Amino acid sequence: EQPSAPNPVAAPMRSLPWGDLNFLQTTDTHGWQAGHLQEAQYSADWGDYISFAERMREKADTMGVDLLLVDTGDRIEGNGLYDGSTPKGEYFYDIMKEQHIDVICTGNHELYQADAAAREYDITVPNFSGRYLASNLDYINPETGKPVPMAQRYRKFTTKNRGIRVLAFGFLFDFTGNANNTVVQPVEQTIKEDWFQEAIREDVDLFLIIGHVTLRGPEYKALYDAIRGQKWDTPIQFFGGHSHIRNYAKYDSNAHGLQAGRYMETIGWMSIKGLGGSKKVEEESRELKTRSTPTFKRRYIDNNLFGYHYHTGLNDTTFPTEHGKNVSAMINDARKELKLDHTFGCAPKDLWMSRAKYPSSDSLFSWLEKEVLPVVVVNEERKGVPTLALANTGTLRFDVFKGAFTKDTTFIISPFVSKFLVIKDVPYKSAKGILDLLNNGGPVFETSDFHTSQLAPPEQLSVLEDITPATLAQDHFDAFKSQQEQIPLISRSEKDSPDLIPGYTTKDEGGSDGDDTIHSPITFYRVPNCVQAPISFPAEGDPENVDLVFVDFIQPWILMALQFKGEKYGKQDVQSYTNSTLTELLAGWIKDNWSHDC
Ligand SMILES: O=c1ccn([C@@H]2O[C@H](COP(=O)(O)O)[C@@H](O)[C@H]2O)c(=O)[nH]1
Ligand SMILES: [Zn+2]
Ligand SMILES: [Zn+2]
Repeated sequence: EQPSAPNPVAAPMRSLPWGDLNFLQTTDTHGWQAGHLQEAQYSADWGDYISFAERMREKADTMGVDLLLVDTGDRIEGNGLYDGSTPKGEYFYDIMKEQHIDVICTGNHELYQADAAAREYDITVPNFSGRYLASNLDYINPETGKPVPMAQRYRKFTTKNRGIRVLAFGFLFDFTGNANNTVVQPVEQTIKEDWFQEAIREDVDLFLIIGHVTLRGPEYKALYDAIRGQKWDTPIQFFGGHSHIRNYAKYDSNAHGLQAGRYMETIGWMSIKGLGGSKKVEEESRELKTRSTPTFKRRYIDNNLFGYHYHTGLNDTTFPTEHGKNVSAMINDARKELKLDHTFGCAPKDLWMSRAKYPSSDSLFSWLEKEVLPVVVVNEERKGVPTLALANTGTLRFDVFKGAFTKDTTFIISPFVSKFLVIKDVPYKSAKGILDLLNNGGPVFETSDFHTSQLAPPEQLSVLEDITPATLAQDHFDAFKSQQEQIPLISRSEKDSPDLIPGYTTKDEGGSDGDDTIHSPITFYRVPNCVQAPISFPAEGDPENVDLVFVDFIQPWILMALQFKGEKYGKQDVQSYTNSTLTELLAGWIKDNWSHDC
């Protein structure tokens, strides 16, 4: 039997404000289409979301307004439903395509691995044909070796009910860590291209910019400036992603942006009232013409059935559609086929990414550093050699909950195919300072220095540009934390709001009324970029040299840090250390150490 999340419980709600044009947004779902099986408030699955969208479309039709769905990428990597098969995504793509998404684009995760990028081009783009947009992304045709657009650059369409003329684009941030079968053109370059400049001169009622781009990043600034340079007051709706937060931006009174969190926890809701459109009824048109600017409103919907029922005014019997139910069944079947509930062991307690202090006994990263790395970082040929093992905290993607640790859990916390690499016999006097450099910034890790520093060899710069220390780990945390109240858990649960369920308490440029469900806040703590475990160190004194072992993803920073320390190591000095991926090593550790039944 499938373990299922407890039923979502009643909570104080805010309703959804409707406009002429309304949107539902998903972003950074990272394979969580089965919903959260251990967290009731995020327990709706992709089938439930399909029912929700279908019921909301019915509502929109009844009201004579429009509803569009958007998805802004990072659909893959992060959950057994995608990562648990070989090749990856065996069931995932068929499930994903069942939702009718009107505008969809690519995230960086679709591009890290060449095989994933190929599947995106061969499967997802045709699945969403005409609706998949790739304004700054090319795919290298494997037969000709030549770049072709990943998908069409933009889309112009008129909405069904209101006749609103929409010009839509789909962007990816200026990502440089992609596999070599794709080419990402920096947004700042794309906006200079003739096709883009011609497109933004079109007479439309709304520019719709979706992207795997943070709302306040330089890419959307450039796009905003470019459009406003041509059209000073045409409404613009941005949808963003990538930093995994709920967020809202007001660029001007006619240009707003929404970002709908991560991992199927959040469905974004956006409504615009007062947009031009050819099918308005006479009276409304008169009323709307007197309104100086459209009004934009947003909500962050907690992804659960309680909320879906509340927002549709339906119930257990009337809410689900046949289509939605079938997709939920597809998900359950896929999970069974993939054996995602197969249990490797039992986690003795919760381990938190940022809900516990680091270092502490409840920190996931303390567990990685103190318990896991010293055991799994092993190479028979280098047995007994003093070793420093480093991993970026971003390599672990989610908390571990007390209880069954399943095949699914391994991919939820560690989805990447990363392996450990080594630079042998590095002088300890240099190696011992690497962690501090990675965590504390300093000259080599300041963003501006990545582009100009004499320290960085040119061939590495292109790799490093995207992966600044911000994206290495802290950007998601900083952005998230800045929106959340910092009240210790104890005072929240015992004093301030005893009846509320802990959850998102978002503060954004729209204020603090964005969440559809009123929660009590959760406390978050800062975590470092990287953690490190010393292994086989002498009982007394420092070793002369150490093997510097690290997760492959952070190779560029390791080399940079070594250069900063005055060491002349390059790519040629890096060798393979483990044959297994970190995910496989973690699964092995769980079997060996937590193998008891729950
Ligand atoms: O192989 C990998 C790939 C990524 N990471 C980490 O993920 C973030 C990017 O994740 P988003 O979902 O796009 O925000 C990257 O900065 C790394 O921290 C990794 O560790 N290994
Ligand atoms: Zn993401
Ligand atoms: Zn991303």
